[in-house]
Amino acid sequence: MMLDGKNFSRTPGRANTCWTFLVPASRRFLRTRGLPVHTETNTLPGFGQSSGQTSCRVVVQDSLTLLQPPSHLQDEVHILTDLVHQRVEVGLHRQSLKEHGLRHRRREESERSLGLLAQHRKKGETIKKEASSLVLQFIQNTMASGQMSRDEALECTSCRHACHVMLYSETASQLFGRIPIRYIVLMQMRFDGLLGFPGGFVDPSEETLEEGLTRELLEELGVAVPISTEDHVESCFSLPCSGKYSSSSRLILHFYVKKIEEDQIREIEKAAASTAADHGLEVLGMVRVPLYTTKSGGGLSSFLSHSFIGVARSQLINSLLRLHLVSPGALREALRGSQRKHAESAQNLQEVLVSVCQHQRGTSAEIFLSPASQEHIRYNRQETRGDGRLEKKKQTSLQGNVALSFSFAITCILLLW
Ligand SMILES: O=c1[nH]cnc2c1ncn2[C@H]1C[C@H](O)[C@@H](COP(=O)(O)OP(=O)(O)O)O1
Repeated sequence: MMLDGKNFSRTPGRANTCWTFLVPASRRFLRTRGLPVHTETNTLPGFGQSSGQTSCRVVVQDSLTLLQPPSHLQDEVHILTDLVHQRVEVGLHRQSLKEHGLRHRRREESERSLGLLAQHRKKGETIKKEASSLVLQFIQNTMASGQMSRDEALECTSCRHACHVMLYSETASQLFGRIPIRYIVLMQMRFDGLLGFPGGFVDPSEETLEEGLTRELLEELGVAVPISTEDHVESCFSLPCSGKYSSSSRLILHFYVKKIEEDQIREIEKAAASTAADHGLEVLGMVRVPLYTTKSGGGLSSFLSHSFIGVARSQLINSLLRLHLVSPGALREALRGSQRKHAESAQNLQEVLVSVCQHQRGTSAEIFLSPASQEHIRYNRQETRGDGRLEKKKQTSLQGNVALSFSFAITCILLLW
């Protein structure tokens, strides 16, 4: 995304300014993401934390009607963001910052707006950075991750496709004979140490998405659980880690949910650990998601604090909400607990790594340490290495001196001779 500082502006003279990002998008782009021709967000959460600005919203509008922005936006300067084909460019819509400021000054005949304008210009850089990351976040969360239908997804022949499924069942079991487990939700520990759903890449030119997913399930679970189009929940673009889109790397993720019987879950778990081709290779083991919360706050919150592949955590959370497997309140609490646990485990990791590095100085583990700890270790190592070098230097110079004296003595004897 490019946000041009020169063109970055806001409406001056307002105490409670709202930055508006006008995002033109093609009708098809909006339709495939289930967005109406004109979508307006409320204030983006988190905006203004570093710049002190009050609010920021994103208006997504069909590019055909873009030249006539909605009347309630007429007075504002907008950031024009081009999202068509996943490309984001920003330019100035309508007036330049200066023109806008002057117009505003004439209208209000106030020095105040000029003062504010200067102030805003100064803040421009911070705002630019903050806003660009927020708009990108917005795009990732609400547009790029916005749904498209299965058929529309398949229209993208240059895209790669991957399908995953959440298998779940009801259960009457109780943990410790008193905590109702209610549902069994299956996930897996992947070869890369991340949690994810069973599934994988599918080539729609060779098989249907569902056939491909069933094939993947046979490999990973040892059971060819039949998946149908009725189990399809959503298809969406996956954002590469870099946050940048490129047509060649576009991946569409298709997500399915299927309710099965508890007996089938048990059968899958057995097969996954015995007959599945991928067991111990691409799949390290099946795991059940704890949906309850224990007295000490364990359960779902601890589970959610683990590391997940791609959007698997959101897929899990959205499914739990949509299927009413966990109440929104309980989920919110679990996520808050999860964030706390995340911070605690980061601290714990730091401590463990420090102790490991103290035992094995010079191991690569130190790269994960905080800059302070890294500095400490580097310092110690340099000292050790430095002493060694000094010793060697001393030895070398001693040897040199002996050799020099010896050759001097020989020369003198020869001369005397
Ligand atoms: O559970 C998942 N949810 C969303 N995306 C996922 C999940 N698991 C993997 N992925 C992503 C990661 C990759 O970009 C693709 C395909 O990965 P994978 O399942 O590992 O594919 P193969 O088994 O190697 O075919 O989906």
